[in-house]
Amino acid sequence: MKSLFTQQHLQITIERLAHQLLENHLDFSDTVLIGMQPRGVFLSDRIHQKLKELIPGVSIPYGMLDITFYRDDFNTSPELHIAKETQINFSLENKKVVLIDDVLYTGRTIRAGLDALLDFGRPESVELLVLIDRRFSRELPIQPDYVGMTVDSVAAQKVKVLWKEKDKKDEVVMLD
Ligand SMILES: O=P(O)(O)OC[C@H]1O[C@H](OP(=O)(O)OP(=O)(O)O)[C@H](O)[C@@H]1O
Ligand SMILES: O=c1cc[nH]c(=O)[nH]1
Repeated sequence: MKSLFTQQHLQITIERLAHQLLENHLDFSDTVLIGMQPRGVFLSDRIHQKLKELIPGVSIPYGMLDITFYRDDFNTSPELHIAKETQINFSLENKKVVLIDDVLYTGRTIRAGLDALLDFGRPESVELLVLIDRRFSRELPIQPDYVGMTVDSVAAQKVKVLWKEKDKKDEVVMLD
């Protein structure tokens, strides 16, 4: 197991990602944040909190999206997929959506996310923010707009993002 990100590095990177969002979205007047269940939500919580600190008084609509029923292997995978909660209490019609997940690998989770989002309206645009981009691993033409760290890896490896809230510490590790 190799450590890719310490807690301090993670914190600095999340701050950078929040600033990059601010640079592109300025007053966030038509922008909404959507965290991908289950593990992208830990990142989106942090980004949302950081933006609140950077632009106090501005309320950014924030939701969580579960893609279980939109997976392309939902009917074929032998694994049991347990759905988490989707909580989007606003319309996405004409909004600038920032979709947030911890790891981008094949792109299939985000493909499902794009499908699931449409139940909530037709966004003006959708951007993708990820903490880890495992490059050269894509099975679909999906690329991130904001990246914490790009990682070279082989299929046998797995990148795991650990979160204090769930895993008792903040760290990103590569499992061989
Ligand atoms: O780009 P992809 O190949 O879809 O992988 C990315 C997804 O994998 C992880 O989730 P999880 O471990 O729940 O998904 P998995 O079981 O499909 O790896 C991670 O939190 C991302 O959502
Ligand atoms: O490395 C990977 C691949 C898919 N999902 C993860 O969380 N990590």
